[in-house]
Amino acid sequence: MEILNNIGDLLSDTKNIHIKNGTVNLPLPDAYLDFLKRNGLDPSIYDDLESLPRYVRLKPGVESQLGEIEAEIGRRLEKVVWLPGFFALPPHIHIASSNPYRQGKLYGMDAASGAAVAALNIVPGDHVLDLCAAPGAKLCMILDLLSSSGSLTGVDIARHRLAACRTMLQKYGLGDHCRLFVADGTSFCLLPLRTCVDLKSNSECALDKKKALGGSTCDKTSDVYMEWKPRRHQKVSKNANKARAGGASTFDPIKVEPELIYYGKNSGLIGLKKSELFRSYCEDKAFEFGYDKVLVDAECTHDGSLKHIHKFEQWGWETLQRRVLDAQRTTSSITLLQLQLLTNGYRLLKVGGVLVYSTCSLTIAQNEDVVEQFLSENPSAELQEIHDSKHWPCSSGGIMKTLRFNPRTSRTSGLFVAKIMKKIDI
Ligand SMILES: C[S@@+](CC[C@H](N)C(=O)[O-])C[C@H]1O[C@@H](n2cnc3c(N)ncnc32)[C@H](O)[C@@H]1O
Repeated sequence: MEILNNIGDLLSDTKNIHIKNGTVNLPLPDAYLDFLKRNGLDPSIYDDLESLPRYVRLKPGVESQLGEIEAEIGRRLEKVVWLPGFFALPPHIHIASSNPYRQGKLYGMDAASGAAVAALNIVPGDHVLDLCAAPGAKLCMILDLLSSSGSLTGVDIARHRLAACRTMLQKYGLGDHCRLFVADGTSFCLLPLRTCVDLKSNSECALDKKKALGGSTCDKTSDVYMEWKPRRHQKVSKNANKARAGGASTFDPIKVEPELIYYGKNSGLIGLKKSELFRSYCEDKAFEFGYDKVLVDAECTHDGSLKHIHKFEQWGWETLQRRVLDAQRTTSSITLLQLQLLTNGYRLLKVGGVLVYSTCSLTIAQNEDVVEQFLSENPSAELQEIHDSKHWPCSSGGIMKTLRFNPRTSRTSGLFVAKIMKKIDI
């Protein structure tokens, strides 16, 4: 893990180099090359971008319109045989201006990311937590899989990124069962609202819900969550922002409550008293009332995402340090943040529930080392086989039962995936 503690210093060296006719065609900064070297990663992986397909996921129900969609895009969509709903396109095809994209019939999502969600085995009715949710492709896929029951709680520390998730939910008509909180995932502590009756009696709940859905819209004094309506200017207080930016150690859920920026009509909130939402703090109740599934798609150095690294050509290589390791968001090292996110996600899981930890870094420090450290501190956690993976183009990670998607062999973005079950506390 020490290797990564120094990445900030390493990246501050802005002298760029071009290795032409060698392995790297990108002008990767010295410090980044050094980071790759120290983590045993081959810089030539970035040469492969042009040959990697672009992946899209079709919204359930629109597969019957495949011919029309292909005609609009002007290309055949090649079915990804190992992952339902996914299709590959040549890398140079842009979908953003196409009608099917604008009409919300498909969204761009790498197949390896889809595999991380598939590893959760989501079934309708599950209560799911997505602890690092923005910008939201996995969030959308989870909601598609939940269909019309269960719930999804999306959390992210970056308000503007989570606001983009909210826009996506609205575009794809997926928000009914979802709620979004700007919060620090290392200390977020709200349990799912399995039913309104978890918190109050049945009749009380029905009355409040009726009122909130329009029975008594003139009740301005109501402290009940009414139907969510977009506001033009949704501001977050400076103090709240500062406290969040302070990172895990300074985030105090008592002083800085998670900020609810969206909730759908079946998210369990409508009809609930505002004061009651925060009564669902986990304390010791997660054991029984925690989430069925948790996704910790942790913040990382993104080195396995070829597309992300290539974007620095436009953004400017000098921004690599700020973007790769945003010091404002991490008080110490990124591996500590990852361990804290994983630990808190696990805390919010119910017994028998399943958590997936993933990163788009190819380093051992951010993947196997984090998982190993976590397992050594949590005897009730057990790594699980990802059964579907026998059909996936991935290889085993450095710990048995974990997986690695390597751009060169999987023809996807790089991704590490570990699936963990919570057994009865020992
Ligand atoms: C790899 S991205 C997640 C991608 C997302 N799952 C998706 O599929 O679109 C990591 C996210 O973690 C968020 N993040 C970083 N630190 C965090 C923290 N302490 N708590 C919650 N989210 C955090 C970042 O803002 C970023 O949006």
